[in-house]
Amino acid sequence: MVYHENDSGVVNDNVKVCVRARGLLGSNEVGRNTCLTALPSQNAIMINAKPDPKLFAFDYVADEHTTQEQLFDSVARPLVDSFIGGYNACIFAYGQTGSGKSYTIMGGGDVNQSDQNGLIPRTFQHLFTTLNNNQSSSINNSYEDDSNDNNNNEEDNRLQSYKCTLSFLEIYNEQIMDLFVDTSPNLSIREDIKKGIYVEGLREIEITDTQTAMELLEIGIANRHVAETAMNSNSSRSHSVLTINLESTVCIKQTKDGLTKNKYSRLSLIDLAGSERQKSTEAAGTRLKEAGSINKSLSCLGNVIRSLVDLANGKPRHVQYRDSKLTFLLKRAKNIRNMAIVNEEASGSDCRSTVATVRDENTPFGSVALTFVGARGIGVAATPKDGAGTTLSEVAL
Ligand SMILES: Nc1ncnc2c1ncn2[C@@H]1O[C@H](COP(=O)(O)OP(=O)(O)OP(=O)(O)O)[C@@H](O)[C@H]1O
Repeated sequence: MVYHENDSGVVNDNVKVCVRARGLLGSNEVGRNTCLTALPSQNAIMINAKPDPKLFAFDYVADEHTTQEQLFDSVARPLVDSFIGGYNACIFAYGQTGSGKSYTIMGGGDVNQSDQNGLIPRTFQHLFTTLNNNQSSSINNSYEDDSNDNNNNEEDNRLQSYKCTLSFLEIYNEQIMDLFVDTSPNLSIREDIKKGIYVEGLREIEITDTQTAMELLEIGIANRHVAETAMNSNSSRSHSVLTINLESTVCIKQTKDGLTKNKYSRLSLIDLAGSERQKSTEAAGTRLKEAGSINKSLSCLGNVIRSLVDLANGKPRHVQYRDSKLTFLLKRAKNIRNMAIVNEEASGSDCRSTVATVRDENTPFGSVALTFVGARGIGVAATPKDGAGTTLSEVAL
């Protein structure tokens, strides 16, 4: 992902859509065929459609040979750096059930198998390595006398201190639950003129190192609703939203008593529950009710994205954020613009990220779409190489 930052701290081009296609899973998927070919070198996906295959371009395409580390380095690392620099950001994983969303966001197998770690553990690792290095180099280079003051008009931006907090919630059957609590009550979303959108009563735990963050992640994952379906033995039955809030104090003038400024930023990593066809998952009873909630909220998300895209294109639209908990929670700003601004105000009230993702459940089976959203950003998911204006959802499979 490439961020273009100009002198006034504005980042453009801040929505990226990436697709990861996994291979068939051995004995679990005997008799199934792949319906697409991932072409990482061209950042394209070829759908084996009849009569002619169709090629779709994305910002980044990963195939079954792409490692977890390569995926993080290519798509999430720049976003985490941007978050450390004071920008809000959001990463979604969207796709059909069993396509690899949780594998990509959380990781596979035991969390101690570090090569299998997904985006969240790698984000913790990179975040704390960077913050703690920046802070210690700042302390080691502290000003010993005022003779350095002759450069006091220059920006310094040394990290003096930071406060990082973590929250983790799930939306299960349209109820919001705190994943850090064993039996969470149903929490309410509130809207406040200063705080923006927030979840009342959600625990925010301060973290200063990767190990503590990983322990909390494990607690949260253990509390999440999962169940076996015909398409995934460990299927997420809820949307999970992990949010890291960062408040950093940086020195902006090269003087002993130099000026400081505070930056506030928020990074959300979201593992959406998979879209499902009842026939394929053989859902019944509780599973069927869950599937109904999942599909309904994903469809509301699609409607919100469509309205935001229309609005960005100058068409008057009412955005139905309140149609589902997921979209209401992700509502960030009324004035959506496709650019990002570093959050330096001390108020901390600017929740600027918004959402965008591939539009509906037609993401090809076996592929997961990740959407990366910077502050105030929205975007259209995919443009085919062979025709203008069509999104991935319009491909007939
Ligand atoms: N890139 C990959 N390489 C190897 N195995 C993978 C990959 N992606 C997914 N898998 C495996 O595929 C299975 C399904 O993946 P996962 O549970 O992440 O799907 P999901 O999209 O989160 O599904 P659901 O929406 O039902 O929760 C898991 O066993 C996972 O380990």
